[in-house]
Amino acid sequence: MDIRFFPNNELLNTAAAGLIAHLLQAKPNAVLGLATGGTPVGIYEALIKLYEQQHIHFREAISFNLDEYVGLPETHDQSYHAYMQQHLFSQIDMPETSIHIPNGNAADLQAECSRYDSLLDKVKQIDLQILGLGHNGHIGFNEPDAGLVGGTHIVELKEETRLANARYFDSLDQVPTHAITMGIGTILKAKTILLVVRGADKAKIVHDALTGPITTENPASLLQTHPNLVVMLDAEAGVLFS
Ligand SMILES: N[C@@H]1[C@@H](O)[C@H](O)[C@@H](COP(=O)(O)O)O[C@@H]1O
Repeated sequence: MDIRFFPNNELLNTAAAGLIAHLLQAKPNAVLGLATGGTPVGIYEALIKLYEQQHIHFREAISFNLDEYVGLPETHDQSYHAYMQQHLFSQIDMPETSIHIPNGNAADLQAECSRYDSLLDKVKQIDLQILGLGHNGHIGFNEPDAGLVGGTHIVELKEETRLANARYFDSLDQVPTHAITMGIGTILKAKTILLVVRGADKAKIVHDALTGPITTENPASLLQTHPNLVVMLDAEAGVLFS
């Protein structure tokens, strides 16, 4: 495990974007596992700058997003489809056909999970999976539970997750109750995982996840088993490691 600490968000964003750029320069057809939430926004901004400066391109790259809400129209400004368009895809040259995001509006959600898994199977392995961290240790939308699921599945969101994400909606009752998420098995199969955590409110959960017992009650703790995990923490999130 390679844990890196950053005194400010700008340096973290530059380092994370640099890691992704380095991969794309070495392997232009890399498979990227992408995350949403507040955490990666600055990384995508830094990545777009590298693209605009022509250090990288996305013409041959492929992407798979971790998750999507169930029941939000893709056009809803809080859908992860809309998020990805806004923060990354509208500003780079990745072909639309190379972009994959689970469809939370599929008529048959189980069939959608199977469809997403077969697309993931086709690429065999994600080269670099970017992850944020939920306050309860969730990664993607893999919530703490007595057991975890390997493949793409439908999950009922925990109250604390809905409360945390309510800041993006007008009210709590507008936050979807369910999501479709890539499973822990797919995440752990990635060649490299980049976990990014910011803020004092996540200092304890990230410290527990990386130094405490490996337990499905803290899904991020399973990342301890990954052979190639890079963790980037800002000063506030990393405070318990010193
Ligand atoms: N499903 C997403 C996760 O992929 C994200 O990593 C996490 C943290 O979000 P944020 O970065 O906004 O704190 O919660 C969301 O619910």
